[in-house]
Amino acid sequence: MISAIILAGGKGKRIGGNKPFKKFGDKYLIDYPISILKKLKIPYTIVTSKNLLFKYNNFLSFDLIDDFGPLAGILSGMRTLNSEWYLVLPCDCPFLTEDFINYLIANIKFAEKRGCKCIVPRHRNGFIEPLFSLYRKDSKIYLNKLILEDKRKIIYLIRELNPLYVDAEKFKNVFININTPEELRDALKHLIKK
Ligand SMILES: Nc1nc2c(ncn2[C@@H]2O[C@H](COP(=O)(O)OP(=O)(O)OP(=O)(O)O)[C@@H](O)[C@H]2O)c(=O)[nH]1
Ligand SMILES: [Mg+2]
Repeated sequence: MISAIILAGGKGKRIGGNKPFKKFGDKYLIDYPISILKKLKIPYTIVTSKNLLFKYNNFLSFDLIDDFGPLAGILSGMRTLNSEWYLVLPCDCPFLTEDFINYLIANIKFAEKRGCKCIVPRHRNGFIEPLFSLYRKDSKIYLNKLILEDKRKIIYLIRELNPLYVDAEKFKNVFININTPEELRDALKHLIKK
């Protein structure tokens, strides 16, 4: 019923390119979400615009449009895997946990009952985490529409989906993602402490 879409495209300009394959501890960044998904037996696809290292290529989908950003990546992933709900994740989430994913999944029944087509963590300050969220398969219609209109912000999608917001506060570290070499260094300190 659930599949995952790991977004691994984009330029990664701030970190100097090739973000999924930045070394983090003894693995690549992208290995972290992959290992959690494997443990939970959730099928996944990795979406990007070019070939990755050989061992990852079985799971690859390509961006329908180059450099459009996450919305095109999500739609590409939804076209690759058939599922009721899709877990969208970034490639740079080394502190992702099984508990967090199970928490999102536990909200599906309630979301279905209320006609919510996405489940999005929200922090106390109102900040939301759309790249750590669940999207129902009928999001595809809205994704197609937004892409045709060249509307790239993910908030446009969320507004169409009658979102169910869930509590992000108890999972704070899960949302640590890495945009710059400094953030990579800081996150490594955190990994060592763990
Ligand atoms: N498939 C796909 N993924 C993307 C695209 N743009 C960003 N992503 C992914 O979305 C997540 C969040 O993007 P950012 O952290 O801003 O990454 P980025 O855009 O490559 O980085 P900057 O160039 O520094 O802004 C990361 O996992 C990226 O790999 C895209 O066009 N296609
Ligand atoms: Mg970006």
